[in-house]
Amino acid sequence: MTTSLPTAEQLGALQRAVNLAEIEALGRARLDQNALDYYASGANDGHTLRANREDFSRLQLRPRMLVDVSGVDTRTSVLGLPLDFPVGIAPSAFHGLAHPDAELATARAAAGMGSVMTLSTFSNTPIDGVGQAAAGRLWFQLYLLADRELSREIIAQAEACGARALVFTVDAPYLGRRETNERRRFALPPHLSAPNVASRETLAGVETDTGSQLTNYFQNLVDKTFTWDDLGWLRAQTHLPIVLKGILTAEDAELAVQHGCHVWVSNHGGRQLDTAISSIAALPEIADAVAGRVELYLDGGVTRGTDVLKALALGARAVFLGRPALWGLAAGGEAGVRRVLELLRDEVRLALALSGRQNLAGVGRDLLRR
Ligand SMILES: Cc1cc2nc3c(=O)[nH]c(=O)nc-3n(C[C@H](O)[C@H](O)[C@H](O)COP(=O)(O)O)c2cc1C
Ligand SMILES: O=C(O)C(=O)c1ccccc1
Repeated sequence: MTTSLPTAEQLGALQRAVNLAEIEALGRARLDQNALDYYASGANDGHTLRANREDFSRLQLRPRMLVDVSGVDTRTSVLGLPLDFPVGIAPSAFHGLAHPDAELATARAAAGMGSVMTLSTFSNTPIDGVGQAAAGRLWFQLYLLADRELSREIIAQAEACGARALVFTVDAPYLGRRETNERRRFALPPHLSAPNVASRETLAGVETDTGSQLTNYFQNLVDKTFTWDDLGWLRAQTHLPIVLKGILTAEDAELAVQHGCHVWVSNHGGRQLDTAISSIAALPEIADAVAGRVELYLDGGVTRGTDVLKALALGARAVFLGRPALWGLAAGGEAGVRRVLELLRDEVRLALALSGRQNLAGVGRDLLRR
């Protein structure tokens, strides 16, 4: 039921959607309770989940007038990869809960739109297939596993399959407690697996007496001992640039730079430490600390072109979409993710023009009211 194909009528509604909120409604309507709980949930009371959005809307823009905006240009690049507009797909586990084409659909949409997809370690589709679908527009998200040998194999595979960066998630030594998942005992349906990590070890064997199957599964696999001192080990495993995903303070951003890593500001979509600072509120001190020495990205709560510009104004080079891509995938597979990206691209272009900026280089802190 969860992963049926969208009907012609549903695909029609997708094409008529005028914003990401409408696509969210379409996507939600196509998911069963299990998948919906997993995608939508935040940790505990959901304060950080909401703050990610609310803190964007609190920021006010200072548009300039009488600028020639006949040829607005939204292009940029991330780690040398050209992007048609400054938006990529954040890593999320288990795209198979949304659509039978799973990560392949997401990758095709990102590639077709001149964007970039970050593939989760916990994808339902093996890396090599996604690498082909992404046509070079692929980053790989790493959860470092307690099994270092398996981690090495995964990194080597990602590199061999064309990933252009290794996005190392640092905010999840344990999973945050998503209480709806606990209450309803989230479980991965039997037809789905996580082939990058667990083709050998099926989810079925995971103890589910306490907590959700997912939490136990994750907790058994991930390395909880890893510190800054171990980054040298990771550095030695790959030639790829390393991006640390989940940084929320200037102190950690400084350490990231000292360790030769790029910085991805994120609170994991409000799914980890509840009441942690929103991503957009964390960004300014991090941008000041980084001071242009490495690339800086942000995710969390981005649903509007104006959100994208606000993040860029505060120092991000590009932003990434978590749930919005999943809602698009649920609503219409590749076409749904494509529609999300198209709408956001067009919103970025219009917001840029109405702000009196011709290109992204013109977006600085003066775009925002202090
Ligand atoms: C259902 C779901 C699964 C996720 N899985 C992962 C993951 O496997 N690895 C990871 O680094 N982040 C994961 N994230 C976090 C996202 O990469 C991203 O930080 C977050 O969703 C951004 O917030 P947004 O959903 O408001 O756009 C996941 C998020 C969601 C909603
Ligand atoms: O749900 C998540 O946020 C997440 O990062 C994750 C990834 C893999 C397995 C379980 C949780």
